[in-house]
Amino acid sequence: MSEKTEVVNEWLSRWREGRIGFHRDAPHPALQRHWARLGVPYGTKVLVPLCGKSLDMRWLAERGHPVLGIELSLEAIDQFIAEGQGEVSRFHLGSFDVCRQGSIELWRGDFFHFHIDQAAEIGAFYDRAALIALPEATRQRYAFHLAQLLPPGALGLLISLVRAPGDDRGPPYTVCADEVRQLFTPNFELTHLEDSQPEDNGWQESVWAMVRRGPGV
Ligand SMILES: C[S@@+](CC[C@H](N)C(=O)[O-])C[C@H]1O[C@@H](n2cnc3c(N)ncnc32)[C@H](O)[C@@H]1O
Repeated sequence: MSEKTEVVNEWLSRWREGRIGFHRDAPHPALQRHWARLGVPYGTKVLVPLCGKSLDMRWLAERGHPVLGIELSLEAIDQFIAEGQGEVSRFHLGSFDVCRQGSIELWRGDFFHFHIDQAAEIGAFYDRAALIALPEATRQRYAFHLAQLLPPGALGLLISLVRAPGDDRGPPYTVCADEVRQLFTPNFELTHLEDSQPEDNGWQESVWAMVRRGPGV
């Protein structure tokens, strides 16, 4: 079995077995604290890579943002839909099964297979526990792929994580400030917004505002 298939299978079995300690029962406080200051215009569609069944997507939708989440696990998507309200439509686009409820679309498939042509209306992004879910070797690819999907001027919020020194298992992986800068600076302007108080286990989140660079930006 290839390493990639193993990683995919591990995520799918985490969802099947309910090993989803990363899931929060409420919108992330840093999203609530910082989203408004980014100035993302009302109605701008927000890309949420590796979205799980995050309630952050509902929070964004409630603030007038159509949301496009991308997630490997059908279990995650079905749970999100079951916990929501409203009619559901399902269709197929490229290699993705898409499920739409209200202004939220969940695309089931591999983020790295999501193509620029499918990203036409996206104008912002939100990454909580996406970058840090990926092993080091894949993070460069993630940063590059994300940049390809966003138009110049697109705004985004990134929440990264540093684990206690010596605690380097993952996921989630430690992605320190230097690595965030090294990964994203080629294509984004970055502003470090805050570091959270370290949790009891020594984990500490860092929050970044980002703007996709490009002509005229
Ligand atoms: C750590 S969880 C974070 C989920 C969500 N962002 C949250 O805050 O709850 C990472 C998620 O990414 C999904 N995932 C991992 N690799 C992926 C990929 N290549 N494409 C799409 N989803 C992926 C996993 O199934 C898992 O639900």
